[in-house]
Amino acid sequence: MADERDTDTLLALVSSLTHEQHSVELILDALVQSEGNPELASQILNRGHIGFGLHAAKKRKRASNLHSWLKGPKNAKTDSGHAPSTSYGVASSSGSSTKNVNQDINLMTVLKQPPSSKKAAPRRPPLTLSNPRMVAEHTPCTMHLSVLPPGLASKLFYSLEESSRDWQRNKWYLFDRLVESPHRTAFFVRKTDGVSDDETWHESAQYWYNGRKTDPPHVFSSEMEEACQIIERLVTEEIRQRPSRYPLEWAGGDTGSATDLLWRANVAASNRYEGRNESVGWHSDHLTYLGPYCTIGRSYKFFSSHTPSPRRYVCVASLSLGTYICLSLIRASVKNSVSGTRRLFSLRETIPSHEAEIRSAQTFNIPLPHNSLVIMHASCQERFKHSIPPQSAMDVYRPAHPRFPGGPIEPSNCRINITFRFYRPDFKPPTIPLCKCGIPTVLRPDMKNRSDGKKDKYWWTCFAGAQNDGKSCSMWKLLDVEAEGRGPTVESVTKSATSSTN
Ligand SMILES: O=C(O)CCC(=O)C(=O)O
Ligand SMILES: [Fe+2]
Repeated sequence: MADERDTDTLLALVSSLTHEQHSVELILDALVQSEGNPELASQILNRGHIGFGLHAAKKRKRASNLHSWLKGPKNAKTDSGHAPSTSYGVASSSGSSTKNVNQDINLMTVLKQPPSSKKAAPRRPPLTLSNPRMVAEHTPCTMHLSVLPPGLASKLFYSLEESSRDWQRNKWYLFDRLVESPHRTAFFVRKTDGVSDDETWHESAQYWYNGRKTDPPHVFSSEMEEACQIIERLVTEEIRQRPSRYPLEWAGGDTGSATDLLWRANVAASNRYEGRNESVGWHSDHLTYLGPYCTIGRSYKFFSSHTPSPRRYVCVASLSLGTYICLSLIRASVKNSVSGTRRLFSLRETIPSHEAEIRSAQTFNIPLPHNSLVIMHASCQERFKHSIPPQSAMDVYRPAHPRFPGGPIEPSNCRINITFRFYRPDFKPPTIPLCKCGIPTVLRPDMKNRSDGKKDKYWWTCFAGAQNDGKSCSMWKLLDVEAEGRGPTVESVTKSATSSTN
């Protein structure tokens, strides 16, 4: 459920147009040199003419476009510090077939932050969060190992590995070109909506992805259902230990009992990655059907004396099966955007000035073995971006069990990821505003890292451009939870509980 206009889109597009395989850095160099024009970038790479002569650099006009944003100010000095936090979380990629290419200026020089009158926050090398304690310390995620019984994990891997061979690659328009995701994807719905026992809820639902109606979703298999129930219990236990909630979080689905599940899943998106180069670029998951989770900073203790009974939570739980890979996370910031309307080239983390003294820019890498789960808690989608970068090396996965009793163990270079999600009943597809193109909009957080918990904004924006030959109506509409009849939110429930006790 990535924002398909993120960096990987351009990389995939340029890659598809070049005769040879090039490293990420070289493709980005070419994109910078071509001022973001993928066709020109591919020609530069095909001709082997990449490089920034000073003369050429001087000649280029500075404008409010991709190039000027990436290039930064004329006089920016080379940063000779640490390995950079690139979009792919790896400082350099090996196996490039372009060793002879002249690289006058390293891309990382180009990506340097604009100078600031304030002292710049130091950049730190990527940090590997190698155990659950470190993950919880540095990110709004928790990591859990060996979550399913081993037999069930193997069974689920085998069944999805087989069915995923036919899954589609998402396709969307970038400028006027149709591009394809560097992985295969499928969407699943559960029999019920996770709130009531209504089994018809998804029949009426219209699922849209990248501005188009998707094929009818698959229904959870029995293995998926079994895994989902285990994961719901695990997420509930985890949530009980962190009851702080944000004002804009959903507070519906009154469980009626303190022992009931605090999180249910009703849909799942699954990806298949084959080999070490299949990937997902930097993105935050669309909030269109998940709704906003948080305001940044101050959080409310929801289990207070004013709380009538526990309500459900919304988060994303991501199960990994098969080959071992790294998930990368980086803090999002509005300064990563080009012009504020498109999230292209989110390559670097910009530390908000009010936080500059307390932290530094950093990519976090979380190694995810077979049968591990990452829970992205409330605020993760608003404050962080995540990606599965191409891996510099990959071990073949050797399942613990054979596919069939008595059969051989079949090594695999495939990874299957299942993100279990809760689509909120107050954000059902028929309630999503349409843009002027007549296509359901997409909900995006403002990502300004504001911290007073009140100013956070979410926007309904046109998403037709991804499917409509790259043309969109550029609609923007502020989400107004109350006026749109959505909720209840933690804030509204807390308010009414407080007023009824006064
Ligand atoms: O494969 C993964 O672990 C992450 C996939 C992802 O971020 C997504 O589907 O939105
Ligand atoms: Fe994602």
